[in-house]
Amino acid sequence: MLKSVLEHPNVPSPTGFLHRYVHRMSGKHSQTETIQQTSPVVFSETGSKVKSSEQIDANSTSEDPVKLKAHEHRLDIGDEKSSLLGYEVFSGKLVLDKKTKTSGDDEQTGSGPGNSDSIDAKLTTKALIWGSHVLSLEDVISISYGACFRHFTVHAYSVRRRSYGLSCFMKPQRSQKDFRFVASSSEEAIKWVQSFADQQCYINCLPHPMMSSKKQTSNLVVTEALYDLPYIKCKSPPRLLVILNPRSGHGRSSKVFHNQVEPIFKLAGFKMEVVKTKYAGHARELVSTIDFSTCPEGIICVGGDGIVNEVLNGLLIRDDQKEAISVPIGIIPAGSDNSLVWTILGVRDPISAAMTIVKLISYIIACHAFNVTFLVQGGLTATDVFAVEWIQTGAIHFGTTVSYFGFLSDGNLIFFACRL
Ligand SMILES: Nc1ncnc2c1ncn2[C@@H]1O[C@H](COP(=O)(O)OP(=O)(O)OP(=O)(O)O)[C@@H](O)[C@H]1O
Repeated sequence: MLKSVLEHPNVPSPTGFLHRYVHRMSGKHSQTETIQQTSPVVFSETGSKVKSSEQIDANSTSEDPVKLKAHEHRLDIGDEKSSLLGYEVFSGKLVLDKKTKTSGDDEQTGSGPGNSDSIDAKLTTKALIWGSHVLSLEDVISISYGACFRHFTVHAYSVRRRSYGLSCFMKPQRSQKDFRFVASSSEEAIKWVQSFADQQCYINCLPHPMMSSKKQTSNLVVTEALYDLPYIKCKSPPRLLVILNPRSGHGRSSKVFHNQVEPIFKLAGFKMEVVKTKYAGHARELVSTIDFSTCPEGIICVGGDGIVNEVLNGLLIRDDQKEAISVPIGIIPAGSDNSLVWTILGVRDPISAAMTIVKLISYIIACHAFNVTFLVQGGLTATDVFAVEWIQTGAIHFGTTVSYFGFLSDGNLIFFACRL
């Protein structure tokens, strides 16, 4: 019955889906362009600058055609390589520290892993590469760095490799992995950490643990000075409102959020206000009056399609509707029906959705079209919204996918469908 209604010729064609798809694709392109534009400097293995492709082009015009051909060939290979691993932004020697916990003592005494353990490593615009390992920056949540130390920790959620053949049909599973690296000096460690910050990775700058053991009075000034670390410029912690429907997914949504999603958001430095809805309509009410300055980076919905719809309606009934629709909405699928998140985000599992949000918070830009802005893979997407007005009451209900109104008549369920 449902299928036949949707396929009925009087039901509007699903242009909205195509529209969203086009936006998603264009978002991906714009992000790629941004990354390439912000990385114009190319460093060699030794850290010295090498010629950019434009420079090579300019110099080669005066050379003979054979040499010119060789240059062209080299450029092609370079471009191919850079599209796979990105442009190199920093390189040096690192030691992968397999110890899970260390005190600050090795830093003070100069002991710790010997030079024989060090390996060539480089950070590119797309990955951290050491030895034969490649860690995609897409999988990196943040970096923890203890002030003045030689070590830093890369927090990642990598896709677990499956050894058997049918892996392409299975849901990708991500798990947390921390990589603790030791640089050759604290100055070099700072350069590594700053390079990660330049690639939009969040940096957790931890105060020096030696300081916390000192007296409170003297501690304050020194710790603050170290905590601010003037030489590491990184983005400030994003502030978000999380609206969680505790009834979603047959009551499993709180567990999903606290066990799987919250640790990722915390690692990414998110400052969150988590509101658990108390009744149907609570999220709508809350969003219709919320002060956006308390959650400038957006609103995250945890639950199913119903809670997203409430947030959407809360935004659209506001007097400042124009400002309201530019507030990005993130979705964590934790309901029994998560069709919207699959349609616009392209992921189904909460961890992948959380990772996407973490990555995108870095690229948030204001969007002032008459569309609602969703956080999707590769950028923001503007999504069409429809409105259904109830003639008797004048109430307006907004939706993004489909709205049904039905009644039972002689045992048949009759639907009126409104669909983008
Ligand atoms: N605290 C609450 N108690 C009861 N209902 C709520 C509460 N918070 C939100 N709701 C309502 O629950 C409805 C369903 O929520 P949601 O879509 O997030 O979860 P779901 O598991 O996919 O739900 P369902 O399978 O029942 O559609 C929403 O339309 C919302 O209005």
